[in-house]
Amino acid sequence: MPTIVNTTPLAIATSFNDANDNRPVMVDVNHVSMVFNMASEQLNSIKEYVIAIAKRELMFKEFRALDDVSFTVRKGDVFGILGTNGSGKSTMLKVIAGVLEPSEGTCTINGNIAPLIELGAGFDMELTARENIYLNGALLGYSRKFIDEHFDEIVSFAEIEKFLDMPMKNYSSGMVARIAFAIATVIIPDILIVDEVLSVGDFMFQQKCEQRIQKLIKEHEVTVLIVSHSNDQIERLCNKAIWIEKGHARMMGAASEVCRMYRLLGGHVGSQEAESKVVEMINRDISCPDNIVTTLCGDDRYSSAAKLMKSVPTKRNDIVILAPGDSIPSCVVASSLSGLIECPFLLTKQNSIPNSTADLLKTYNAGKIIVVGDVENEGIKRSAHDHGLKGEISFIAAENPQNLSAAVYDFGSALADASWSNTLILVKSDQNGDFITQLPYAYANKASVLITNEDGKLSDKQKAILSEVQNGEVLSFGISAQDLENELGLSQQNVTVHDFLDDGPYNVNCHFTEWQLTHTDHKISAETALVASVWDPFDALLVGPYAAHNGYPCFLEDPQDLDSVCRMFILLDDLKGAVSKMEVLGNNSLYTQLDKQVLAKAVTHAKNKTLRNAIGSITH
Ligand SMILES: Nc1ncnc2c1ncn2[C@@H]1O[C@H](COP(=O)(O)OP(=O)(O)OP(=O)(O)O)[C@@H](O)[C@H]1O
Repeated sequence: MPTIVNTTPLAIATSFNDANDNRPVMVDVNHVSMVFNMASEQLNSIKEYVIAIAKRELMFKEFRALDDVSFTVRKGDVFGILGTNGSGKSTMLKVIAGVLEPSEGTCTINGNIAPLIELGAGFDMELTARENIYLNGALLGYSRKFIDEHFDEIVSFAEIEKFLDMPMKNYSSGMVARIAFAIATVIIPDILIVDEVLSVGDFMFQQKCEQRIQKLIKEHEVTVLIVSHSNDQIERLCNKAIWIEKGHARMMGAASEVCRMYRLLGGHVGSQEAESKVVEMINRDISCPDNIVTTLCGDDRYSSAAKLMKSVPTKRNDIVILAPGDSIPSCVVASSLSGLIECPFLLTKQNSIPNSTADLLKTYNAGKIIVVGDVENEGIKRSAHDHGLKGEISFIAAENPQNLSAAVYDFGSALADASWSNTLILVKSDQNGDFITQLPYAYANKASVLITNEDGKLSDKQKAILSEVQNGEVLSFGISAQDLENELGLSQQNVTVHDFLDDGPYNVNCHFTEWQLTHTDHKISAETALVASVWDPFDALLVGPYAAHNGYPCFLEDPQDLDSVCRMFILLDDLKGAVSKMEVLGNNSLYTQLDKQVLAKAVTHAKNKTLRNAIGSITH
């Protein structure tokens, strides 16, 4: 799985065609690189440092904080600099402010600069705010007379009247930011540089600063450069922006367009090809109704589970299965057991039953609550009592997933009124994606799930379980059919093994979805597809009952991993436009509005493509 954030310029990057712009260039950054020499090992004291130098042991390695960055800022521009942490934004501003000399390239400035770069720089924290206003003003080149004349204005803007004679070391970072901003903007500079200072103050002060910046821009045509982590702030204030990633310029242009691309791709991982495809998809001229992609989740994983379970009718409600929502393997085997018994399954905390779970449990009024997990926890019993739940609580517990899955198998086998099908599912204990992928199938087919260790090894008990299967099938996630045959000789028991060994959880998910469509009686209707995340799978732990009941397939995707997003495009194409809607099992912060728009466009695009192909085949 890729872990590298792309740094190459985006194919759609525009170098802001300003050939017809006659406004004077105020900042000209021309092929600027900034190289820092960093000690290759960490030394904890000056003594260690001196010894290392004397012994010639200290090695330095070069670090390019900025690599060949060029742009121009014209008079009256409000220019935003975006990028993930450590991408070189502050370094860029320091080069522009003249604090750092670029290692390569040039930076030309036209006019005087008011730099608001490092919070507290230019202040002596032992001095009072009153003294610091004079000190900082002197550093910025203001005369004493000028400061005398503007003193009240600075104090009133910074709202520090009551604290003027207090040493600044007692000030909060927000108060320091206020004074710094007030002093820097008391004159009308040609160029104002603002680095994150706005994000330190409180909301009211941020608004006040923004208003002053707007005034400087409108009334005095001041040129402003702003670094901010807030996309919204850049979009609100700036007309132009650059996105710098790990020292490289990725995109430059109209602030709204750069912000949109940064929202879509900033900090995401994935191949360049995947990135281009996602950009191509979002830029397609496809109009989609709002409700193609919706989110299905509660306030937390427990209420998400309750919400999904509430919509699933179960055959019997006298038994309810619970599993701790922070132990995915426990939930996986608990889900298969609930499929076997055809009873509800809900999530609990390790020590207590959360309200959302308890509320639904009350409606079932179950006589028996079975908790599947790694320990028998008395806290659950106390909590059930506190919630006024009447059911008798029992535990299926084992210290590791291998033993727990075997214990759940044994429990299910001993039931008088239910029996496992002759399908067994094998999943490795650390594969969250595969866990989620198989949940609906295991639930719907009364398949028992055996969890191996991380290396795909089965315990002796698990081997004994497999040795008893006759005329059945094993769906193996991550362990090859050949390895299983070599170890267990399953073919002699007339057991067929289907293995799903693809590279990464998304390919496995695709392969398994396609296999279900063609090889099994478990009918899935792809009209609505569920989408779950591998990195935050907790809202999807109840996908088994929900997907099985509705016949929905469950796809895996991570909006932050662009290769997985592209895998979804392929899956939608493979399903030939059968998918009309998607329900995302995950909180809203994981899938942004833009991520959902990408999915909605992909769904519509696959539909349109199928339609076009169908029309094409009729007309030819
Ligand atoms: N004086 C320095 N010596 C060595 N490395 C430095 C120096 N200044 C910055 N860096 C490194 O250069 C990279 C870019 O830093 P910079 O502060 O410009 O990033 P940034 O985009 O402003 O980050 P953030 O969003 O976290 O404020 C970082 O990896 C940082 O550690």
